Amino acid sequence: MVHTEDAAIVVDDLRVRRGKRGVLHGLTLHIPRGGVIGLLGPSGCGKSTLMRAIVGVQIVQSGSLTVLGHAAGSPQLRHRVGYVTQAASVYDDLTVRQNVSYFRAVLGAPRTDVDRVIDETDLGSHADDLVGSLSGGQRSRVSLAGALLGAPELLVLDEPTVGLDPVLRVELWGLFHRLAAAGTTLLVSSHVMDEATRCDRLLLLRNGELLADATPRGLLAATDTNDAESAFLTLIRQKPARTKPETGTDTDPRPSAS
Ligand SMILES: Nc1ncnc2c1ncn2[C@@H]1O[C@H](COP(=O)(O)OP(=O)(O)OP(=O)(O)O)[C@@H](O)[C@H]1O
Repeated sequence: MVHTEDAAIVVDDLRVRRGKRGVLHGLTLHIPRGGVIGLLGPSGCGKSTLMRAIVGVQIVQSGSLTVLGHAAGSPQLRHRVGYVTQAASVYDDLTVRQNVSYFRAVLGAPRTDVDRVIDETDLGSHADDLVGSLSGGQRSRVSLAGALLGAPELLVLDEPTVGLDPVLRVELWGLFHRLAAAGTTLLVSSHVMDEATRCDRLLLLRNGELLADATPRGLLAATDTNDAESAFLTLIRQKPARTKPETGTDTDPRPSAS
């Protein structure tokens, strides 16, 4: 029985194909509200595909996705879910402030949000710079600033720390935890395993299947390891890969760590 009340995200037996390839093979998971949830796994395992399905921009083959009590992609979720893709969604020929102001107007968010999100993403000193003149990390923070407008209850962030230097990475994780402390649920993907320890909860994906749904501490204890990378390798050894990844006929994979 899947409970959708009070959950941020409920995924039930989700199957997704992209082109001729089966990408998600009967994924089932339940993410309560609040906290920073890390979605980790190797490149190509289906993290972005799952995120796209959660925000309602991915055609799904079967299964259900409930987000904040509504079917994923419902109009009711438009202002309640923020999404940042891996590629920054910004206008290079506008300044940081002009980009953020434009997205604010489209969303109908309060005018005071512009300064707030520029400040939260530490872009104040670049507010009047053209986005095309910024570094990759700064451009992706402009995208993040746009997603923070209107203070959405759920933030879905696809590899937000990629290309950032260690100082900015730590600052960004600080921001994620401040948002979580204020009640936001953040789903943050990464293929950098050492970011796992910064999350309140971890979802480990491999080949479109859930290998683990655990707290970092629970994961290390269940696998008797000291770091997320070793834990991941241990889980892979415990649970062999699917032999026919294209068919999508396997039964529901259950988490192997709690
Ligand atoms: N537009 C597309 N058309 C067809 N197949 C796709 C498309 N985009 C992704 N795929 C395939 O879907 C699978 C999952 O890709 P996805 O981008 O979800 O992985 P990921 O875990 O987010 O990877 P990364 O960490 O490299 O971003 C991969 O095998 C990929 O080749």
